[in-house]
Amino acid sequence: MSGSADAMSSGAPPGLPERLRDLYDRLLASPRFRQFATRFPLTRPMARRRVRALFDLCAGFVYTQTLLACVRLRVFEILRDGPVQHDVLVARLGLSAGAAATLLNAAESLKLVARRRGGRWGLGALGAAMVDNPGVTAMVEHHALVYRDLADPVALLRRDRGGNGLSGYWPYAEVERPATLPDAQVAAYTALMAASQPFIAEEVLAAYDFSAHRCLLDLGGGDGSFLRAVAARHPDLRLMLFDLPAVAERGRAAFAAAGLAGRAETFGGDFTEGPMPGGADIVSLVRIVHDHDDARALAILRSARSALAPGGTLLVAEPMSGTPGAEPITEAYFGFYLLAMGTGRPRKAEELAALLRQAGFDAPKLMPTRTPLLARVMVAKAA
Ligand SMILES: C[S@@+](CC[C@H](N)C(=O)[O-])C[C@H]1O[C@@H](n2cnc3c(N)ncnc32)[C@H](O)[C@@H]1O
Repeated sequence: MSGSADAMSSGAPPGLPERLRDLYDRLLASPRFRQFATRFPLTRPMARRRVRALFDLCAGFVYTQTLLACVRLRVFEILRDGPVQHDVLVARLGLSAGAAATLLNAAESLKLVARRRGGRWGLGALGAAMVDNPGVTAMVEHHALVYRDLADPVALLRRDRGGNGLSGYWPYAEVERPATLPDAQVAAYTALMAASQPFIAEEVLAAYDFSAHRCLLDLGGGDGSFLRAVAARHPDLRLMLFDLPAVAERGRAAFAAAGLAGRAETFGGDFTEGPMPGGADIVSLVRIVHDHDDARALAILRSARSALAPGGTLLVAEPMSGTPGAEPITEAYFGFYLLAMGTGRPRKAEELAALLRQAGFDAPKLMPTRTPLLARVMVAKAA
């Protein structure tokens, strides 16, 4: 049970702050108070902010679909080399003048595009961040599938886990013997993970210095994108990749294509069962543990422990619940995403640390990360 749920069910009589909070909630729930708040000059700015925030909650899907339309119509690619005349842009979008105006006005309001002098359109601040960013572009497309699963959120909350579009997309979440999955069933998610990996690798490399290590074993390492990013910074580090056999095979081909075949070994298997390859002095689990319920997460961590000698290092990188400022990302986004996927949950750093200790690791420690919204980094030592 989460900490806040604990507090809610403690049965202790509410203190003064809690009673004031109740009063405030009752006021906000009163239509008369809300009308007063919008009329009274001192409360008006706050009332407006709240109306705007609530409207954004209602309209979020429309904002998302505006972005999807821009991605599908290649708006950011068209504008990447500089502003384009309105008529030229409309022609390249292949839309009627009216539809193009709807899209461009919407995209402008969301900072995806911006009006420039002389009747031209350029990139907006957020649109500029979409350029040469295949990870976000791939995620935007992927979300078409996510939102199909979320179309009836109450049904999703009520049903047994699994059996959705997303659990089919991540088949290891629901099949009994994931190690038998063929290439056709791992190709799409492996490509998505590779596309979105550069940002995560940057975060991990900024948070942790691998230079003291000889050999890094990446468990569930996909096609080896993370290992290749680390290898580029640490030319003497040996690399080992462990993933499901079909995924590991993709890794082997990618290492060969990158000229790293002599430095990287790949292993196919099931990381909940072992045996694990030996010889690494650091094991990484990047976007892995949160994908699994506690029993499987513990089995994976025990496998990681079995791959290390005492004193070896474990590095876990993933989004964590309770990250200040990231609550909607971890609780709402990852919470519902993993529910639809059928396994796992975002864990608080303390919950993850407790699992690590149970699996035979000491001194779990959160490393400071530059952008903790999407991934935080925890390291621990094999006991
Ligand atoms: C969410 S992806 C993360 C991939 C990679 N670490 C990254 O961050 O890009 C989870 C990975 O775990 C692998 N995986 C899932 N179940 C597994 C199992 N039982 N044994 C080995 N690998 C598994 C998947 O094939 C996939 O590559």
